[in-house]
Amino acid sequence: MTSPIIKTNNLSLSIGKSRLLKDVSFSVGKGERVAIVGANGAGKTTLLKCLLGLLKPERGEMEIDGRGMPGYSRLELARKLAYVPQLLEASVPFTVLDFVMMGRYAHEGGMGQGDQEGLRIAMDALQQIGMESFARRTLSTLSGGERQKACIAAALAQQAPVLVLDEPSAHLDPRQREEIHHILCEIGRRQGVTVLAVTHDLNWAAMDYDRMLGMSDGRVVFDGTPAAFMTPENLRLVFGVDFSLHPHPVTGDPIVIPAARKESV
Ligand SMILES: Nc1ncnc2c1ncn2[C@@H]1O[C@H](COP(=O)(O)OP(=O)(O)OP(=O)(O)O)[C@@H](O)[C@H]1O
Repeated sequence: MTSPIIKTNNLSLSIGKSRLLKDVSFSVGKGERVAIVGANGAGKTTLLKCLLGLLKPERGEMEIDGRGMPGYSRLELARKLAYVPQLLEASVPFTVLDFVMMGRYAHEGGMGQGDQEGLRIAMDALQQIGMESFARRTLSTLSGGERQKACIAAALAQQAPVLVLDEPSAHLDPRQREEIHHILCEIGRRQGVTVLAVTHDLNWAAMDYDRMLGMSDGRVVFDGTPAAFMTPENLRLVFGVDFSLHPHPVTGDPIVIPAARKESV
């Protein structure tokens, strides 16, 4: 691994009587693409919220780019981590360009209604994801996939070294899903941006990411390469159910397919 840009040590968090995170320790190297996978309620979003400073762990340490948290102001943190939420509300009354310009707030302050340089960076970000022709459209007129891409553009305009994404392809059809995964993979590869994404798309994660973190019941129960992760034992450990794995017809890498129902065997 390259030198870590994110590092946690024994993070624990409880809310009320629920223990949401239990001694979570992991690192993400600069330029790495890491997928966090796990069943619903495993603690994936909670972990992201801790990294983003939205939740405060009761125990443990976190470092972003070599500096401990807390200790970052909100703007300083936004210059390190750009966050793409699961799905942006359609009713936000802005044009796509206005919205992407807001991604510049960490650099320009206020609402990011910035100078020519800010405008150039926002247009560049839209171009990178093939959305420049949408610049003047109102966000509420976009499809779910287009809105998701606008969110990624806003995060790119933030020019942070790390993209943190919470299920970037949730709610998308297979074509849009493929496109979003491809864009993220290319951004990581071409620009050296570190990508940390929660996803339920196991096959894409195994194909596009360098490493997988498997979470179950608030713990990291697997941390390793996709090749090491994709075994029936690990899938059962993380998801508690049986999957079938078969070689991809072109690459030969294992891909997950649903196990056959008993009545159809
Ligand atoms: N504010 C809260 N108070 C109490 N419990 C909470 C709170 N926030 C989250 N939880 C619980 O913590 C657990 C982990 O939630 P989290 O959203 O991190 O799961 P997740 O792995 O992201 O799940 P999903 O895949 O469904 O998005 C869940 O059981 C959830 O109900």
